[in-house]
Amino acid sequence: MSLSKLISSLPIHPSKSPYIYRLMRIMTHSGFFSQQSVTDNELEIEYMLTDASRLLLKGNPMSVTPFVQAMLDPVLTNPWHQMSTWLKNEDSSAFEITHGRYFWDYAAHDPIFNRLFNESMASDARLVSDLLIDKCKGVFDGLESLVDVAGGTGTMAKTLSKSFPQMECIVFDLPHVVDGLQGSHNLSYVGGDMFQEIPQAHAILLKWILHDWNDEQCVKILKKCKESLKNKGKDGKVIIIEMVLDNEKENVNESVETQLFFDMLMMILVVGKERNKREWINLISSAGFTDYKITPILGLRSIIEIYP
Ligand SMILES: C[S@@+](CC[C@H](N)C(=O)[O-])C[C@H]1O[C@@H](n2cnc3c(N)ncnc32)[C@H](O)[C@@H]1O
Ligand SMILES: COc1cc(-c2oc3cc(O)cc(O)c3c(=O)c2O)cc(OC)c1O
Repeated sequence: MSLSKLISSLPIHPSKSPYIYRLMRIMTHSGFFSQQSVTDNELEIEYMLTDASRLLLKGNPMSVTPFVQAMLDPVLTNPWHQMSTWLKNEDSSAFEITHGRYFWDYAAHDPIFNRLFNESMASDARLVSDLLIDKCKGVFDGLESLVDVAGGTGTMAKTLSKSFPQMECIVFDLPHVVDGLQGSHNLSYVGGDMFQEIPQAHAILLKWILHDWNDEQCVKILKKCKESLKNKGKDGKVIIIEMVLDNEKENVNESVETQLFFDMLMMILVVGKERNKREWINLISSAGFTDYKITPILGLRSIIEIYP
């Protein structure tokens, strides 16, 4: 689309037209648009979508717009301004200083934020679930049942239940997240607290969960998972989908920077952290698991299978 057409399509005041070129210039520089032709007349410049901007299109089923909208919401951005206060006192997180409640309790009391955050996690899960199952079919093959612990509104479990119709899938999350959600013949929703009791299954999935919690809490969650495994032998397993930080100096690349930013998010919003391989092994053995297998997938993420 040419700049002149873009300006005439946007719901802006005519006095703001000159600013659109400047906005497009930075978004082209950062890879959200590409520019077709070089011309001296700004209004004739033609912009095209890139892979990054296609991910933000309204009609795209893989759109991650909900993720971006949630992450730019003041509920999530304001806590960053409390970092220096947090460093000077004993409060558990900058989020708690800002909002007076810890993250998951805040979501339970603010239905709008609850929906925004759950929808953002679901859009991230929609983007990766097919690819993940395609690349790692063997991880789930032959499992009779699986509980997606803290599985949100069930996007990952829905894809799993369709790809593996013989597998009984349970989405387990806090009541305010799963109340009223409809399952299917091999998918059901259970509300509860993972620190209390987790439904029994042959395998347990933990996707983007342990990074929200400190080591002591993670060991508690993992021990609860171990208790809930129907097979305590080599056939039972917990499947963790998370980052494994790579802090080797020679691996300093873009994806390490993103991983370190995620670590900051976990510091500001909750009481968690991103972990390197040694820290993962410590957690796994402290919770009484005897073996593990780490498979890197999709750049940032790894599958960590752990066995009782
Ligand atoms: C970062 S989200 C991940 C959601 C989902 N696994 C995914 O990858 O899209 C963390 C989830 O943990 C859930 N959660 C937090 N505390 C919990 C608890 N005590 N028991 C069960 N679920 C909990 C939240 O409601 C939220 O859905
Ligand atoms: C609290 O648990 C999670 C948060 C996120 C998360 O949060 C933010 C917050 C923010 O102010 C800006 C951001 O860009 C983001 C994120 O990109 C982001 O991912 C993610 C989680 O798991 C993937 C959480 O568990």
